[in-house]
This record gives sequence, C-alpha cells and structure tokens, in this order.
Amino acid sequence: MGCTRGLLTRCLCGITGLFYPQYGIVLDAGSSHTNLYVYEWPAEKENDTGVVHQVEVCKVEGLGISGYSQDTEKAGLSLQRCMKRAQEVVPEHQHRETPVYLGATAGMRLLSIADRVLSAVEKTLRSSPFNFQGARVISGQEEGAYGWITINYLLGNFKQPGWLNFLPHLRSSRGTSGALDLGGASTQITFVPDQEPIESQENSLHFRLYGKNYKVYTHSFLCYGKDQALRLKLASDLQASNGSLLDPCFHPGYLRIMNISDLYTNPCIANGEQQLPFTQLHLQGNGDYQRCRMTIQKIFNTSHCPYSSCSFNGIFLPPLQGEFGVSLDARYTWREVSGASQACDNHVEQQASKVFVLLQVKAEFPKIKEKYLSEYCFSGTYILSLLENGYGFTMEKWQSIQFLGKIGSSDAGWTLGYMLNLTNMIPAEKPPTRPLSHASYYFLLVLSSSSLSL
Ligand SMILES: Nc1nc2c(ncn2[C@@H]2O[C@H](COP(=O)(O)OP(=O)(O)OP(=O)(O)O)[C@@H](O)[C@H]2O)c(=O)[nH]1
Ligand SMILES: [Ca+2]
Repeated sequence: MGCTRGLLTRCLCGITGLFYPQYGIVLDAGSSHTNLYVYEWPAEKENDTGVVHQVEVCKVEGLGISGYSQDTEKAGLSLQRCMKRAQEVVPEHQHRETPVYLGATAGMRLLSIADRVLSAVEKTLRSSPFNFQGARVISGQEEGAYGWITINYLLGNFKQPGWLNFLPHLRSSRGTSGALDLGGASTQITFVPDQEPIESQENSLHFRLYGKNYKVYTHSFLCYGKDQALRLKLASDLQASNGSLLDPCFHPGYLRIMNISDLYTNPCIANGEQQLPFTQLHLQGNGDYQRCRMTIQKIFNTSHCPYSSCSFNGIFLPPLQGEFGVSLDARYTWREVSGASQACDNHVEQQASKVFVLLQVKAEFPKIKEKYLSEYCFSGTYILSLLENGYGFTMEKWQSIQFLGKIGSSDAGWTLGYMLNLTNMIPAEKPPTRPLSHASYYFLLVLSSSSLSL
C-alpha cells in the first residue's frame, strides 16, 4: 500500500508510520571502491543516541567511481546492482520517503573532472525510487569529523552518565574515543586533545552534541592512504634508480613492470617525470622489513614544524590523548600489521616464517586477491610507519589503539555520522525526557479521541 493516495490513507499512514522503522541510505564512494549502507531506526526514537544501526552493506563491484574518469557513464551503471539490493531491503511502501546520500572521498578530491563523474552517478541515483538528497565530494575535515561522530555515537559516548554503555574499555577519561581512518587515498586522525586551544584553526572543530561541547582536533592527509602512499614511495625511490628497483617492501620473487607515466597520473606526485631517462619501472621484490621502514620513512617530511608539535609535512598534531578506534576492515588490517615484519623478511633463517605467514593468510582469507597478498609486506609496514613515525604512537600508546571494523552491526566509518548530521538526528541539546514515546502518545491520542466521539 502506498502512502500518497487518498486523505484517509495518508492519515492512517501518518499514524501507523510512527510504528514503522525508518531507513536511510548512504553510498561511500571511496578511492578504491564504493559501499552502499542501509541504516534503520525506530521512528519514535530518532533523537536518542545509539538507535540507528546498519542493516545492510552492499559492496559495489569494480572500481571506485574516480576510476571511471575515462568512461563516466560506467560510474553510474556500476551502482545499479547495489541500488537494487537496497530496494529489496527497504520495504516498498517506504522507498519514496527514504533519503539517499552519496559522499565521495579522496579519489574524487584528486580528480580534476570530478563533476562529470558526479553527474553520471546522480543520474543513476535519481532514477531510483528513493528520495535522492545529493551526491558530493566531502572534504577531508568532514570525513574526519563524521568518522569521529560515528565511532562515539556507536560506542554510546554521547550518552549522559548512567545510561547503558557497552564497550566501556574504549571510553577515554574525557568520555570520547579518537578516530583513525586509513583509506586508499587519504588518512584521517581525529580526537579531543588535552591541550587547548588547538594551535591551527584548520585542524579545529567545535561541536555541541546532546547538551555537551566538544573541541576536536582533526587532520586528513591527502595522498597518504595506502595506495597513494605506495606511489609516493615508488616515486621517491625512482629518483635514485636507473629504472630497476630492488624493493624491500615486496617479498622476494615479486616482479612488476609499471609505466612511469601511470605512476605520474595524479596530483600526489607533482614533479620529476620529465627528468627521468626511462619510461618503465622494473620492480623486483627484495623483502626486508627494516629497510622497507626506512624507505617509507622518506615520504614523511619531519624537517620543519611551525607549531609546538607536528605529525609530518609541517602539520600540527597535539599530544595524543585517550583511546583510538581504527575504522577499517579490522580482520585483514590487524593481520597485515601483526604479520608485517615476517611477511617482508628474506633473511635465510626467516624465509620459512615469511612463507608461513603468507600461506597462513591465504588459509585465513581464501578469497584474498593476489593484489592484496602481493602488497602485504608494504601495507602492514606502511600502517605501522604511519602510526608510529607519522603520528607518534609509541609502544605504550599502542595499547590505546583498537582495530574496530564493526561496532555492533555497524561499520565504524564516516557514513553513519554523515547521515545522522544530514537528517538532523544528532541534536545540539539533550532531548527532553518524554514520559511516553511519540508513538505511544499519538496512539493514546487517537484512542481517546475515538472514545470521545462515541
Ligand atoms: N589487504 C587488503 N586490503 C584491502 C582489502 N579491501 C580493500 N583493501 C585496501 O585497503 C585500502 C583502504 O581501503 P578503503 O578503506 O576501502 O579505502 P577507500 O575508502 O576506497 O579510500 P579513501 O577514499 O581514501 O577513503 C585500499 O588500498 C584498498 O585497496 C582487503 O580485503 N585486503
Ligand atoms: Ca574510505
């Protein structure tokens, strides 16, 4: 039954609608791939904390939308299967009222023709039965902020003391958890620092949520997601090579030939191509964990800092404070980080353990793609370098990092925070306590008015 026909039907739907769960859809158009999320919440509790939860994630097949810059139509078409899936998950009579948002991140920030790709994507989203609310490239600051909101909303950290609070070990002394997001093209760090004021204006955010003020530090490093960081590293190593590279960040036996022009096709690597006397890079794995860390270290410039403390590239970073949640697929990332040194090493006595680690990984993740397996040494070592050398997580600070992935049924990425904000579901002030829920109130109202008219 649709809710738009006659007046009587509309009234009935208005009343019964209070009892239906509500839905919202967000597409996370990342640099490496797109995910579609469907969220659900009870209509009468939308301003409470922790009530919105993920009921579906659909992984779009193929490239991230920024990968279709040569054939933008395909960016839109690639989303169709997941949009169909969303139509199955959300009950049909609620399609028209269910908002759909698409947020694109670092891959699209790097693309000069992002608008053309967005237009193609909009065409697909507009043709769906849902209430399309817009497709846009979100800023790195927003990505950090919404990631922080998601984690703390899901952990129940915005609840007033005394409310139910699960996972208490992730609550910092200040009541919130920091958020680390490691993407393919950018990486974000967001937390409430002890030190005030935040020295750099562009890293400073102010929120008032549920009646409490939060001063939050955030920074997004464009080009320091895993895929772009590998390009930065290769471009840096190339300068001192003759076109052949023995790379300690790939396991022995690994061979790859890359066109230099492909390496230089984005703004992360701005200079150098024309000065190189060769057109191809011949890369040969020569796994060595310590040397890999040294080559990665070169992409973090720590030579200058105009503030009291910095992470790298002259970017302000206050002292790390509290617990941190890492929002990504925790299963593979944690495995990469913990297996990094063994996965890289080629010392004779460690050959066995290297092979062992990669075999173990294959057994644990039978569907793991060759690309991920081949980049295992680099990926794990890069994440360790970023956290330890880039952000300064020392041995004891490591204890404060949790590889989250999911909290309850919901992924811990920025999308939930984005939707909560756009649908006004996180109020600045704590909602007044209602003796009855909206639904029960209207239900009683309808009951009493019908008794009166008898
Ligand atoms: N090892 C491994 N890596 C993966 C897997 N799935 C994705 N990745 C890689 O992990 C990195 C981060 O992936 P995402 O967090 O999805 O990045 P993204 O959202 O596409 O990129 P951003 O736009 O920068 O946020 C990318 O380099 C992916 O290629 C996997 O199953 N195993
Ligand atoms: Ca991402």
